[in-house]
Amino acid sequence: MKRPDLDRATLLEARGVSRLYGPGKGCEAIDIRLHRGEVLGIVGESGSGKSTLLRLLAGMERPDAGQVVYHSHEGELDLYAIGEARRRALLRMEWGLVHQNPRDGLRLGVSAGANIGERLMALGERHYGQLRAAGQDWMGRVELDPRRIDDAPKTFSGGMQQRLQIARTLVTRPNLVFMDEPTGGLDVSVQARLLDMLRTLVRELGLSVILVTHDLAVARLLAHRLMVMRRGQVVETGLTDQILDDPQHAYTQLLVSSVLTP
Ligand SMILES: Nc1ncnc2c1ncn2[C@@H]1O[C@H](COP(=O)(O)OP(=O)(O)OP(=O)(O)O)[C@@H](O)[C@H]1O
Repeated sequence: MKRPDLDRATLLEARGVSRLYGPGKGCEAIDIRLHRGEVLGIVGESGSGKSTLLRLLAGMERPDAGQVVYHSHEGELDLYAIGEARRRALLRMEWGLVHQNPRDGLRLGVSAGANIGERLMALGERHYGQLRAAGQDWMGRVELDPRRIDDAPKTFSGGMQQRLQIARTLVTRPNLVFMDEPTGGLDVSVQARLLDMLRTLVRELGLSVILVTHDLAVARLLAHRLMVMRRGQVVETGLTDQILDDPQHAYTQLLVSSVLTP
């Protein structure tokens, strides 16, 4: 995806963040800079530390060392210096998180419309008609039948649940979105359609995204820039096309060739 160069302000930064569970397990001395309107893909094989890094960046796990800095409209916020309540509020009000498993991001027993409306209510929207209209609008945007607004997500297929989770996350227009393997665990054909939809939404809304994936095809389609991780460290970083078409590091070459060679 072509990178928007209009607004290059930094949104999120990691400065030397580490969280090690054992040698090479977790992540070590990671520096990141995410610009507004940019999708940064974190790729690497299973166990390379991608999810650990995502948890540190999203305020879910405190690093052993280093800082995560969010450039909010109020100025720079050091994520782990601001206190638990404020951090949680950020995730609820300004950020969004798409889990690999939609069951981790949805309330399965309440209606689809309530799942979408809930995050809007957290922002202060109380008008029933508007909550319902937003629910229908967003179901349409993620290509779910708006007539199913009163159905519980437990009656939806896995792919539909993932669409609903995306609607629930994006309805509040978050400044920053974290996605952990958003198309993982789905059938290939379902994945392809979902990916297409995500790509459209990312472009239309100009989303700023940290995307974790082991799937280089997903990274190619969604990410402007990539960071390749191996054993808790970053081995290579650069524009997506550059990394995938002309990988410099031996590990990235292996990763790319193992996917692209039939
Ligand atoms: N809470 C934890 N306690 C102990 N070890 C952990 C913990 N979380 C992760 N690890 C270990 O850290 C390493 C990195 O795990 P992580 O889940 O970040 O990798 P990943 O690249 O996201 O892999 P996957 O794609 O399989 O989720 C693994 O060896 C894992 O076993």
